[in-house]
Amino acid sequence: MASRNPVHSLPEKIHSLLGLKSNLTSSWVKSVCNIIRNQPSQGQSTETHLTITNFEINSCSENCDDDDDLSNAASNIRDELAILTAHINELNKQRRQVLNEFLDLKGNIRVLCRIRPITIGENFGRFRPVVALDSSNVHLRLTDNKSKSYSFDVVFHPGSSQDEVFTEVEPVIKSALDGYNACIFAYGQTGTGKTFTMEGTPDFPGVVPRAIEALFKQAMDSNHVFLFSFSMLEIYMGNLKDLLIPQPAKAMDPLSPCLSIQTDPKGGIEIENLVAIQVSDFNQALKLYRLGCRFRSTASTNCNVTSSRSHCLIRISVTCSGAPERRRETNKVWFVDLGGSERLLKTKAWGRRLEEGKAINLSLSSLGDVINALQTRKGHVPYRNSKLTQVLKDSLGKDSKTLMLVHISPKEEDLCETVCSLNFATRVRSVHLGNTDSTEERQKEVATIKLQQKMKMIEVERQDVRMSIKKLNEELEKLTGTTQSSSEKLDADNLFNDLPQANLETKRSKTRNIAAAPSSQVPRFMRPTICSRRKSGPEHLTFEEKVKFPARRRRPMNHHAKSVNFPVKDTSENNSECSISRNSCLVALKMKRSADVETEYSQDLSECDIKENIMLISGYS
Ligand SMILES: Nc1ncnc2c1ncn2[C@@H]1O[C@H](COP(=O)(O)OP(=O)(O)OP(=O)(O)O)[C@@H](O)[C@H]1O
Repeated sequence: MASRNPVHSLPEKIHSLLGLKSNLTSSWVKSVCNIIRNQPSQGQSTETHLTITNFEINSCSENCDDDDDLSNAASNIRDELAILTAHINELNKQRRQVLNEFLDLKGNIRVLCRIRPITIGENFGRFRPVVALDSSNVHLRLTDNKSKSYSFDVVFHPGSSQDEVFTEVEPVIKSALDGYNACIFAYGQTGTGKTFTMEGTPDFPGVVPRAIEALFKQAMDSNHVFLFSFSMLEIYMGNLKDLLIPQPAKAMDPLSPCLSIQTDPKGGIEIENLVAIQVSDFNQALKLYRLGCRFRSTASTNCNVTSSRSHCLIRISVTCSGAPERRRETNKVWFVDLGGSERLLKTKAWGRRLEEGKAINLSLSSLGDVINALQTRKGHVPYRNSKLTQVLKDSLGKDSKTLMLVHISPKEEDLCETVCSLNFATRVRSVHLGNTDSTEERQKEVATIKLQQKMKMIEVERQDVRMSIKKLNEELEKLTGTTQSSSEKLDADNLFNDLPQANLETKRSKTRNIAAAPSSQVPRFMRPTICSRRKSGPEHLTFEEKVKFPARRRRPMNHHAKSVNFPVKDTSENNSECSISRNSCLVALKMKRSADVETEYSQDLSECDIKENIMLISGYS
């Protein structure tokens, strides 16, 4: 629009615009100053024009300088952040390498031994037959003048705490996040404390709850987003039973179907129809674990009032896409509370209890054979001899981390069983104390200590770098008044290690973001199908899809419809499609992809919800 007074209008306009400079960038202000400077005087005295422009330029350059300082400071911080992020990634890599070297040195199969304390009212017997010599040797007094010693990776004396036990388990959990299959199992005579070690009590939580918590915590600590799914089953008298599905309460109720084991072309093991529930935080996983524990088969025997009559297996599947440094995209961690080995003469079991005991002993001996074949590198490994070894096949081999916790009783009357258990554990470890005093063993020990020290140093440095990244991110936020880019933010998220709850919240929002992200930004397998979008409502469909699939009149929401939204079976290794196809009489459910599952699971699930949904899925509604 033409100006009525061209002489005054331009500086005035520019002046008024400069008044808005808080919203303008420094480069914009600079170029405006240049325009003013180059503006030819039109009938105005040169002096006046210069006064105006000089005023503008001066005030402008002051502001420009401020803005320049700000943007310089911000870009310096960004540069520093980039360097620190690269450094922390390098430290993560080093940590992984050291951990692997450490575990390799210790052997892919590590054996720890725990001695149960004497409980009130119990006696050791004539003499104290079991003595923990030091942190890796157990001494057995067989008779007055005969004794035997055994050596293990670690020996826990009767006073050892649950915390001490978990410290030794933790490296395996770290490996699980690096994509390795892992298997942690408790072995031993009935009543020696396997369930106490694995499950623990509310006051003294055991390995499983601690490990799950550590998995979630360490996942927070990483730059990647992990998906976890939880399954629980028991092997009872040679049959696999899903522990997340309530067992029939009455004798007349139909038996829940037994699960079958499938091997995929790559040798991976999958259990057909096993319920796998995606969990997005520790509390959800814990609820499911407690639920599963309630359905375990236990009974009172001569040796233990709450004796486990089966092998209980907990599986956590870990999926992380876009992390090539991980061993595999989806891996699993097994926690196994084995049934107690028992001398049937001693337990005086008969009928069903006798059969249970026999089944447990048989599969334990198969497990021993498998581990022995693995240790001696025999060509044929007899996995097929029991359901237990079939299930654990891909988590017991050379490419996985195995930890066995052998439990023994301190009592004289249990000496026979103690010798059996220690012999079995020694067979697993393939090292007997008599042969271990070699230079090679000592060198190994020194190397292990060095690696542990290196690991500590890396951890300390990681903490320092993380703190620096956090501070820089805060400064940057103050300077720019905006939040950081996603990669910087991920690093900042790592810093809340000491605040588990805050961590979980952050993680939840991370996973929610994935679900909420536009389809093109998430991997293909995580995007919802047309079908799932239709189920979520017409607003989730594209225009073409709405035309192609016009809205149908829906039946009122009943329980079965509700159960469609429940994330369940993970039928494929890459987690791409979750479905349930139990058998024809049950609700046939199809689909639900990870993204949908995440959204639904970010809601708080009550135990009732879980139970109800599982019942619906399994047809017990
Ligand atoms: N380290 C320990 N500290 C305190 N109590 C323990 C410890 N180990 C075991 N116990 C107690 O001993 C009893 C038997 O333990 P638990 O049921 O864990 O044995 P188990 O090996 O799992 O037996 P089973 O094979 O028959 O199931 C329990 O009452 C348990 O609380």
